[in-house]
Amino acid sequence: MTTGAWIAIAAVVAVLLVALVVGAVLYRRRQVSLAPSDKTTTEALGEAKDRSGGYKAESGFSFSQGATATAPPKPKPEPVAPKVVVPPIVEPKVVEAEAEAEAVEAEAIEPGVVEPTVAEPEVAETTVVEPEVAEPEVAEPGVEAAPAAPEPEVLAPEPVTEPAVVTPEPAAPAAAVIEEIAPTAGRLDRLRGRLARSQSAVGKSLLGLLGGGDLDEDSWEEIEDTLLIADLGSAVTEQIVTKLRAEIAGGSVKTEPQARALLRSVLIDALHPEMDRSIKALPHDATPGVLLVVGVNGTGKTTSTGKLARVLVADGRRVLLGAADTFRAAAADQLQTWAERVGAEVVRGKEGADPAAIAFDSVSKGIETGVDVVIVDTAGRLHTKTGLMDELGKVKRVVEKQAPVDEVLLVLDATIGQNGLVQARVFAEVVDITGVVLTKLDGTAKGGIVFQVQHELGVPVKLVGLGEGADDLAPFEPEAFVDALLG
Ligand SMILES: Nc1nc2c(ncn2[C@@H]2O[C@H](COP(=O)(O)OP(=O)(O)OP(=O)(O)O)[C@@H](O)[C@H]2O)c(=O)[nH]1
Repeated sequence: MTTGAWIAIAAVVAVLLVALVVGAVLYRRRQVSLAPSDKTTTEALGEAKDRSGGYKAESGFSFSQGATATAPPKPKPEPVAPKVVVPPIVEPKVVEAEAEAEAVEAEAIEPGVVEPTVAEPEVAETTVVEPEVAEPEVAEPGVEAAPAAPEPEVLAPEPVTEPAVVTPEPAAPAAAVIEEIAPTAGRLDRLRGRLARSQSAVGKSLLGLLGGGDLDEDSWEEIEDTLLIADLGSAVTEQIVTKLRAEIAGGSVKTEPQARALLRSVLIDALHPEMDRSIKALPHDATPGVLLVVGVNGTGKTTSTGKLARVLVADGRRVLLGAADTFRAAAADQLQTWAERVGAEVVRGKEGADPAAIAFDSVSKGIETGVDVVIVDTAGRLHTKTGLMDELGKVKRVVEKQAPVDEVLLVLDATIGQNGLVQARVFAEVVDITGVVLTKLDGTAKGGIVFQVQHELGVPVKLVGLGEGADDLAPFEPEAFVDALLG
């Protein structure tokens, strides 16, 4: 055959090949387009997700309304997140007077055991119309100066604690300082690497032991020790080991991937994925969602409050922060800075002011200005349990005179392991904790405290702190946590 003929044959073969490939591609494309893929469906669902209405987003934050409310969530005003218009500074003094009165009234009731019986006759005799409260220059045109009339509620307490002050919102030009907030969806995915770095040693060692063939008593002991060292606590460790032993004895695990799958499912189960981890932060009909943030100072309370405010603002919510941690003046400054960075309001007082008064003022200001959520950062001195009980109990009582407390978040520092649990127990005895924020999980391999805290308190870990950055707060998801653990 001539060269020309060979070339012709090669050309025909090439054309045939191209036609075959094109045909196959077209055929496959047509197949995909006929049946919408799972991915498409998921994306569509993602689009349709209401980012404020109590969704259960994968790796996103979930907000819901407190149980006390019956009405559906208030439709969001305008979802322009950071451009929150901070209301003008209004009559701080009179509001305070009320707050102080309330606070003192609550105080007068009795330290430990509460009974907010209002207007006891003797209270009325505190006729002194609060001296420094009646500062004439501050008296606002619209609001009457403190009435001389013997109105029991307004009668000022003598030991007037520092007045709460609604912070001057950043002056108009300073509004530009408001920061960009990192997207809240997929937060945990972005922080997963950080979580894995700190936690994966535990998982690796467990997988090594489980996947290593026959397990003798020594191996089981090692598994137990690994879990205990990672701070899972004896009760949860026993529960996990018992389940693992039963499954392995049943002969269902023959390969390493099977061992991994078993470990994964047992660990996830132990984290109670069924618990409601949504943050009860959505407003009620007439009142904002109210969250109290409690915990020992230094655990990351203020930082977590600020981070949570950012998430809410990014979700289109109007937020007010109450700086009721008056133990350290810097704590209020710190909170104010967080608020200014996202354009939230702050109500604060001077160092040593009565935390309950600030909490009261925060909520009343929040109601007055129609914010969606008020987050009160409380003081957490663990001086004595009675002292703490008095302080937090009073804060809660005083707030509840105006709006239900939807969420009490306990902030725990993961790096302090068992001590965190001791703190958790004390706080749980003092207030009804509804959720835990576990901070500094990026700095410890002892993330096992998550298991223990949930087991002991019976409340879910809802949020985790994974760094000092403003957006290093993520929702806690058992599956993602265990995946990070197993590397
Ligand atoms: N690595 C890391 N550091 C954190 C995390 N959360 C908070 N911190 C740091 O922990 C320190 C204490 O945080 P604060 O928010 O001031 O703690 P606090 O409980 O409010 O304590 P006071 O300010 O004394 O009231 C700060 O340096 C924070 O940056 C976290 O998730 N990871």
